[in-house]
Amino acid sequence: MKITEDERDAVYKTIFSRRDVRGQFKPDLIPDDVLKRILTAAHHAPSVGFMQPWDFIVVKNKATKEKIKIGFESAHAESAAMFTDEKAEQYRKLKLEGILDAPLGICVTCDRNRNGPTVIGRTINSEMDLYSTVCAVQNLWLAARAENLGVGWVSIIHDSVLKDALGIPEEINIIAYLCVGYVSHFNDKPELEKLGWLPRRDIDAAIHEEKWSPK
Ligand SMILES: Cc1cc2c(cc1C)N(C[C@H](O)[C@H](O)[C@H](O)COP(=O)(O)O)c1[nH]c(=O)[nH]c(=O)c1N2
Repeated sequence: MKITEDERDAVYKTIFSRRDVRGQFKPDLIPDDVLKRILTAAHHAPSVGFMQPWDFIVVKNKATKEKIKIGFESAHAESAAMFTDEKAEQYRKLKLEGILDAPLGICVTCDRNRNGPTVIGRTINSEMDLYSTVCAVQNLWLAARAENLGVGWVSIIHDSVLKDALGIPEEINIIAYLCVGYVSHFNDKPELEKLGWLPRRDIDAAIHEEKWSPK
């Protein structure tokens, strides 16, 4: 099957216009078929040894989200203390989650023991199942963008809070907590770029010929 030029352009448009969304969520509910499509896109990510180690916990309950939000607030305060000087001041002003604003939370987990201990491709590098699950997150993020849904990744939270709120067993790894919903708009640039936290690196600084070189 060949991808047409229009289809190719749609893929790049989706990639370049995907954003991490924190403050632009609308309360509109996500239809079940749309949710199923983005989860199915995530489920079709590549995975080491075709392990498919992920699970997706769909969170709609307000009380559950409130528990998670409290966990975020505490981790956020803890994090703020790690920055110094003007960065600390700037950090405190950032909006870094949309837990209660987004109609949906999706917790993406990784079962590292799925299909037994010996996995093709994970024999030498044991973290490959974790990376596979991140591939699923990215598929979800892009599929959501194609559905005009915003996604925000919240990592400023302790695993123990999510495990407790969502009944996740000790042996299961948490990879991501995502806030998902329709948005008022997508920013044209990352918020951290817009606010002058960091600039986007030049692509040519990221590409190396033959050998790694400091740039
Ligand atoms: C693993 C991981 C973890 C986080 C993020 C991303 C990723 C990949 N990002 C989003 C991050 O800030 C954002 O992707 C970059 O600033 C680039 O912006 P765009 O995603 O291009 O809009 C993020 N954003 C946020 O507001 N709170 C958070 O806790 C996190 N955590």
